[in-house]
Amino acid sequence: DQGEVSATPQLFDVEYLAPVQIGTPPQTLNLNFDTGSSDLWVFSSETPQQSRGGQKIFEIEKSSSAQRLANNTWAISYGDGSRSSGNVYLDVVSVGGVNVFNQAVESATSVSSSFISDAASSGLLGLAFDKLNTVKPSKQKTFITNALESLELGVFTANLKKSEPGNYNFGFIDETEFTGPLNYVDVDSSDGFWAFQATGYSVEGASGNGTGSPVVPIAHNAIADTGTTLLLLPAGINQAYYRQVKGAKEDPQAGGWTVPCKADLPDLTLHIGSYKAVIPGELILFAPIDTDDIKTAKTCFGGMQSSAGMPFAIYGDVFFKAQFTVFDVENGKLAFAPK
Ligand SMILES: Cc1cc(CN)n(C)n1
Repeated sequence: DQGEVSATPQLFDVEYLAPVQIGTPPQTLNLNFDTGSSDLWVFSSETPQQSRGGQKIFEIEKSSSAQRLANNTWAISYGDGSRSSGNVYLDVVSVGGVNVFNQAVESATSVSSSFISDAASSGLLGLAFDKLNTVKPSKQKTFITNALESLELGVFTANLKKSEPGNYNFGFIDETEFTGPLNYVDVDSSDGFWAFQATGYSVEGASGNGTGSPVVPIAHNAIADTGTTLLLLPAGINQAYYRQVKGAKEDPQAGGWTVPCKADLPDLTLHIGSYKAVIPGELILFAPIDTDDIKTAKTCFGGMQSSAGMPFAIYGDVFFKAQFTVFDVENGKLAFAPK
């Protein structure tokens, strides 16, 4: 079996939503596919009215195949401080035609404010390792773990794009979505994340004059996390990069590094083993912060920010817009390629 779903960016690419069918008859909800967590949770008929902000909900009572997983609950909190919790059901879940029966569908009875105000997202679909699932007392498996035996190839891939729909594929690698060979790297899943070692970085001249800085070996542990918007890297990499951008500044009031929206940003190359992952400078120009109109805005938030204080760097959507990524569940590997 294999399947493909579109991944549609929300405003300023803050998140990417993909359609998921749940229950009988199928109810389609748009969920945030998150390789940094392992719970599939949804706004549902159990979510209090006061906690809804227009999201499409999973109507449990309308699914003839939903079964309550008695005496089990879930509660999750994310790196951005958001959190949710609730009850657990088992039901059929399909993604791009890949069906999983008896998938744990976690129904939210409580959600924090950033979820309430995000009308487009009906919840998350976790794609990290089962160890991180929060259901108690019986930990549940992710959609990809449950789907694995039915997949042609034990992989899923991420192909996100700037300001236009990309896609997630399950069970196959579409060679037309990337160029050149795939560069495989080892994964350490012992903490439940898609964690890997990056070895350094270099900053190319903005004018592409090939006078890239030498590789600076700021090695760092990183996770591949499609649920995080930005590229969060060691402070030293941020300093070395933004010091090359006229008008860039680290502004605590803005919450991090800002750049003039008209800046010509240099490319950032992240060295992963022998692989050089190039992040084009334009992807490091992120949302305007002084107005909502990027054409007149003067100051923009940087697409790369510091991971200081975090246990690892976080390669989020900015990275996946530049690099086609294979999450090889079967072999516990990641693979990257330019596109
Ligand atoms: C809701 C959500 C998901 C993630 C990434 N795992 N964050 C940072 N916030």
